Amino acid sequence: MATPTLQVALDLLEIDRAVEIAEEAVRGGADWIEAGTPLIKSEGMQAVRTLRKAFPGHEIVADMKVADTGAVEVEMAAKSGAGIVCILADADDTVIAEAVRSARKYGVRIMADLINVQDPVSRSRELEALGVDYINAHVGIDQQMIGGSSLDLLRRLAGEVSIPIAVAGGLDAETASEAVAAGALIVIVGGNIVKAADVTGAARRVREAIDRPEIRPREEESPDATIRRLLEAVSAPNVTDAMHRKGAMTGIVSICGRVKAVGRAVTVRTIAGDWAKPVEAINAAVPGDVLVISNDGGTHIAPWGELATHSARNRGIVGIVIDGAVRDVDDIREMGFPVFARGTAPNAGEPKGFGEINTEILCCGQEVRPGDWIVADESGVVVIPRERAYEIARRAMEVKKTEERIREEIRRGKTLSEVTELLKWEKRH
Ligand SMILES: O=C([C@H](O)CO)[C@H](O)[C@H](O)COP(=O)(O)O
Repeated sequence: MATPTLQVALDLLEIDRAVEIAEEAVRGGADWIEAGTPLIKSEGMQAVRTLRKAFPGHEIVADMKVADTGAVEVEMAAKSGAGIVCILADADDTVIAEAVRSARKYGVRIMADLINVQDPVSRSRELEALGVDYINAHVGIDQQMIGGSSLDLLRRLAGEVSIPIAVAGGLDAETASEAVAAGALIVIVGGNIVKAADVTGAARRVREAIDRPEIRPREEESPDATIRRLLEAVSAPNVTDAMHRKGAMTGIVSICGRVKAVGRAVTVRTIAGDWAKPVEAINAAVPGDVLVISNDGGTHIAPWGELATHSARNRGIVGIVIDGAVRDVDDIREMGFPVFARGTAPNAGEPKGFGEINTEILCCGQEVRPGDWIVADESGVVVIPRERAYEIARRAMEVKKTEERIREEIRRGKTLSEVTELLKWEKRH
């Protein structure tokens, strides 16, 4: 079997960082270096020229995602030093044919990217007939966030074309190994190498995995378990970043300091000082839930205290969020239980029974529906609409990964504005 090629996709915005990361990836065993689409859009063909110069012994791939004017764009990439140019498989046949003619003229190869192609098998056969050199079984980053799998796409192509197949889309060492076992000759990895603090180590793990391809049995995980696992690994700030700064409650703090709660919301609406519905809601919850209580924002009288916390914990509830006050703070702190509230007050009210359980509520400025996901930590409380929970959990994880590399570059001596080229990216009006 031919040795698989490892292509590192430099999906970054800054060429200097890209070169540094590519050097580390090459040390870990990357063969081909891809100027990723975001890098090309940010830096233009200069990105390809710089990579060509910095890595004379390596193939440079220009991920142009060509959609029109196939000949011109291939010529640009070829003259800048790319040996392989990526085009969109979904582009019209006239574009593909022109791209192929241009590639032959300038001595480069064409990789067709199957992103968003409706019938990948028949399109791949057509692309082969049009003279494309490689097919890329690619599921894009946004599609990955809602569960798209490049391995599934790759498996559909097995045996359907005779040109080499590349695979890309969220691969890590484990899935890259499976991809080679499923027939991929080129393995393209972006985020799981370039966002790592230790890029060389991450590339080496993928290299070793693809050199010993195997299909490992994977344990099935329910969608809820996946969402919980991902959300438990990220912070409330990671989640709001993933939601374009939406979802955060205002004016609420952690009563117990460094605690975290992740779970589906059981909602309660009551009036200030009426603790009947909040306490009854404990029985409506299942283990892993978070009680979210709207209390008309009353902070002078507490609908929640130590006995309720004790009872909630026994029930398996993992957190309490109150748009109002809490009491018995010393006892709750001793329990170390995640309670988030607007404030504290010593007096309780009466169990009058006003309000409802599991209806839509407003809590600290955010709409919360039963079953929405809550992520609460020392930075605050964020609500994730239940229908987007998987996507947001995946995106929050990407935010966390991106920060890992930035943190590492700061540790090495750059300032945050240098790493992110802040001045260059200030909004122009
Ligand atoms: O082509 C890519 C994407 O469309 C952004 O330009 C990526 O390079 C490709 O998906 C590989 O990156 P990961 O999915 O992060 O491994």
